[in-house]
Amino acid sequence: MSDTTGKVITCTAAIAWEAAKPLTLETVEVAPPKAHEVRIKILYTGLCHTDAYTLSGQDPEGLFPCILGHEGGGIVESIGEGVTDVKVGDHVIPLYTAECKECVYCKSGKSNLCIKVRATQGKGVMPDGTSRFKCKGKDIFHFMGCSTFSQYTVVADVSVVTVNPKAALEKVCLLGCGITTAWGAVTKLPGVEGSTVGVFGCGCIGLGVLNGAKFKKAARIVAIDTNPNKKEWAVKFGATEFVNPTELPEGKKIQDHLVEITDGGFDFTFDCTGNVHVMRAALESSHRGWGVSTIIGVAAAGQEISTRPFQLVTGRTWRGTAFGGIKGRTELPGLVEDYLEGKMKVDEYVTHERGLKDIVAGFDDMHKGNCIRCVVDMSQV
Ligand SMILES: NC(=O)C1=CN([C@@H]2O[C@H](COP(=O)(O)OP(=O)(O)OC[C@H]3O[C@@H](n4cnc5c(N)ncnc54)[C@H](OP(=O)(O)O)[C@@H]3O)[C@@H](O)[C@H]2O)C=CC1
Ligand SMILES: N[C@@H](CCC(=O)N[C@@H](CSC=O)C(=O)NCC(=O)O)C(=O)O
Ligand SMILES: [Zn+2]
Ligand SMILES: [Zn+2]
Repeated sequence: MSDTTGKVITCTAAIAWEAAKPLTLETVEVAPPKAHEVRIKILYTGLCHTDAYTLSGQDPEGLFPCILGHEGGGIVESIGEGVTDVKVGDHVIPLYTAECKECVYCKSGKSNLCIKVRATQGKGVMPDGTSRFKCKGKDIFHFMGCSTFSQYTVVADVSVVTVNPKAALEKVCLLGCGITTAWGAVTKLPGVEGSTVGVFGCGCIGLGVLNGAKFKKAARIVAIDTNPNKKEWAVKFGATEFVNPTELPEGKKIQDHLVEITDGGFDFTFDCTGNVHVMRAALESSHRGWGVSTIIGVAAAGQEISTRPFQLVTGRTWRGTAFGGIKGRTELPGLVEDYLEGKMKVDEYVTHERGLKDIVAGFDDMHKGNCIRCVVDMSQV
């Protein structure tokens, strides 16, 4: 038991007061965890494009004021009644995709989209319908069930997993979203060994897919990105070729080019951009008869995908994935072991490091072509 157990903790958090305004550092009060809740001292958090997306006001589920952040690593400070799977002092990763192990999704064996806390999570509150955060006397909304941009946060017990303390939290915090999403999206697909894979977009997500495809021994792995500087990154993470769509002859569609160079299309393609036109190109460059195209990117509110239905009639499959299909409490500890055993890259994604006091600059970093992931040290205020 720590000496803060059962007490309100006063600490610093980055608050999103309203859409499209920079985060501001504030003193917040974090209430103790209620039954089946866990209070975590967040040590590090990655910045994900989805945080920026919600801050922009484009996310239909965006609520303000809130504490964003969902790619964190920390240590359990205290637990509420009935919590059995984590204990004080554990190194943990909050999970924006919960795993209750009891709901119809968890029991289906077909999906990681646990439903237990999803409705309240989307409303920015804990499962009992209230917030654990207060600032200037106002309740502050939670975000994605994680709110890792606070030095202390409270999450549901189904939304957190203990990981091996040998893994540096300043690195494996990134397994809270980007890397895990990408890795799961490709490694969970049957048939990748010996196949051809096309990856659109070489940010953290695309690089993770490239790395996973290489791990699964895909035969040909083509990275597609409009930023020429991404070629070197793509090759480092496993691409066997790089194609820059801006270098094609005028009027030539990227999907037509890719179908030509792959003799009919890829076995597997992945959208890692969030651009609906790229999603279409990814589908249409998958192979007639059996190509499987996976959407990972998050498109802005109001955007829709389109293609000729004939593309599907002729045997292509269009699918998507959240958190890479990974069941966090069951599978994330194993991914941390894979990292420790050198099977999966993690350190290599960290291009920028900032203190919490500079989190706004970290958001600026994210929009630069040379940033794969920025990790924020929550102790630096
Ligand atoms: N489904 C899920 O569970 C998750 C989804 N996401 C989403 O995944 C997406 C990707 O994230 P992340 O990797 O961090 O993003 P990045 O912005 O870092 O990477 C995207 C890459 O795609 C490039 N790009 C832009 N336009 C094109 C184009 N027309 N053709 C090919 N490449 C292009 C970008 O180049 P440039 O930099 O020059 O623009 C950049 O290199 C985001 O939408 C994010 O919200 C993230 C986590 C989980
Ligand atoms: N809230 C948005 C959609 C945002 C979204 O698609 N989130 C992804 C994770 S992106 C991580 O960085 C996701 O897992 N979605 C599934 C879910 O249940 O949230 C909207 O309402 O459109
Ligand atoms: Zn994310
Ligand atoms: Zn469940």
